[in-house]
Amino acid sequence: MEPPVSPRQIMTVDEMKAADAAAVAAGAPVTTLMERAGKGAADAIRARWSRRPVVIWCGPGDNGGDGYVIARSLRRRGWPVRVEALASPVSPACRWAAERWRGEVHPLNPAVSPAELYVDALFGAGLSRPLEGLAEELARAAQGLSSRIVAVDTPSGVHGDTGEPLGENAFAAALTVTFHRRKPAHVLAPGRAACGEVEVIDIGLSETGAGDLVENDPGLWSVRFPWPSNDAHKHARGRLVVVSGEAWSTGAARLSARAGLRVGAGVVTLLSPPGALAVNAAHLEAVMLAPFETDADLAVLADRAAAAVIGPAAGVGEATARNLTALAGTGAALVVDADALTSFAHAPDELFARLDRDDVLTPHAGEFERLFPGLLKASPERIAAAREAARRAGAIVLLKGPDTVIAAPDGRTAVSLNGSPWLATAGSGDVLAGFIAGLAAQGMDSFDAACAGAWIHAECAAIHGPGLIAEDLPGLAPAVLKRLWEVRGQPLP
Ligand SMILES: NC(=O)C1=CN([C@@H]2O[C@H](COP(=O)(O)OP(=O)(O)OC[C@H]3O[C@@H](n4cnc5c(N)ncnc54)[C@H](OP(=O)(O)O)[C@@H]3O)[C@@H](O)[C@H]2O)[C@@H](O)CC1
Ligand SMILES: [K+]
Repeated sequence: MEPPVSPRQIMTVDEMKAADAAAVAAGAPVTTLMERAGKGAADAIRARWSRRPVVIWCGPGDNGGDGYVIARSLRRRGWPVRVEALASPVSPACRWAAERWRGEVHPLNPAVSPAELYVDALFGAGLSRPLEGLAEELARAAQGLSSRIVAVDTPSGVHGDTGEPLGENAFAAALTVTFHRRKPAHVLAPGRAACGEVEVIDIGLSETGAGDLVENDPGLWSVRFPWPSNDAHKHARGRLVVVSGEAWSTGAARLSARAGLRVGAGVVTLLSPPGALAVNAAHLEAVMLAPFETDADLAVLADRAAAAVIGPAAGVGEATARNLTALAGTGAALVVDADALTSFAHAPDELFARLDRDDVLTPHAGEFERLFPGLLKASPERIAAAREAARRAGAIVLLKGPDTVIAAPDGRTAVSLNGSPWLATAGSGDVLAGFIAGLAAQGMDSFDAACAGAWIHAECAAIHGPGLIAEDLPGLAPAVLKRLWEVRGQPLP
């Protein structure tokens, strides 16, 4: 039986327009879609707020049309509704919806009329120029009000494909209701913060397939999670090796190793320079330890490993570059992090030449800039940057951030929605590298492993909350794994 889960697509503005046009061509009138959109939005509002005075700001296009439907729907439920219009309706569907609103229509009050709740139905995700005139004045005046604003589709003035404000002033909301699928603005910073909570409303468009750009949640990878079989033994659950730094910088690699073990790798070995053996030995239990002196030793020790982590506090320089080269010659899937990334800052192409398509680079924005100079700045947003980076590297690129983007060279791309501010702490990236490598060691496809590792990592942080340090993260993984195990193949509750 097919489990009832599937990856959730993120649609660009153009893809959404095409889906919309296809629905209309197939016989669904725009007004029917608008009616569903507005009713769904009104239901989402009523599910969160009790009846109270509400002002609805309507624009001249179909976003405004949704506003008139919301107004009608809320008034029918007894809400005191005041409609304010930026301009007369321009689009036919907006005109249709405005005609069906039997109440008064007031001019937009840029000083913000008194109310307890506001609905921003001025412009949607397709807006292509900055807010101007009264809309811009209102956006400025409404700056402190976001906890009482519901945005329709996107907060007006935010670019649907980038999440960036189009001009100096844009709206922000406590709740954003959008239709059919999330758009990049709902998942990428800073748009995601401007949206507040996002609810996606089904307006009856036909299934558009998963596409290449999806939300990173268990629907994407849970059916391929590498759970142990009943007759599993430790060697069948995957061997992981992690390269330790010198004696004064060994903790980071131990965090990775512990994380790899926690996420299920059967045998995890820390490969340590001789000078760091004693300190590593003093801090390890289930993780094993083996010494290496040269890159040739490393290649032999990693020969039977399914995955390897190199980078956490490994030291920046020639030695780490040589060690990476040795590991790249084995069959192990590499997770390349931190110092191993920076060791190739002078010659990124040398790194890329050594990588396979199942290797994973895990840069934060600073490391990304070292390997792909100028790419982030030249890209419209982080999705495009990560995709181009994966293409250049010929490997999976996980660009860390509150909106972690994971891109594979074949175009598959996922954006994490569960990013947590508590992860902004030393060593948290080392644990992430270990989670990813631990999953890859068990045979999980590296893109799936990167997505699952990032998701589990963020869930661990959410469970712990304030006071989190990286040492806490591996110990929190069992609670997250247990939830995945209990609902394996089913959507998470
Ligand atoms: N997709 C779907 O399936 C469904 C979508 N629905 C809804 O449709 C919305 C998209 O509607 P939309 O395309 O009419 O765009 P929208 O944002 O309302 O505004 C366009 C108008 O604004 C004008 N304009 C632009 N910039 C301006 C500016 N700075 N200052 C002043 N004016 C400006 C622009 O003029 P132009 O740029 O052409 O000169 C044009 O007249 C979408 O967000 C969703 O809510 C649902 O109803 C049902 C199903
Ligand atoms: K809006």
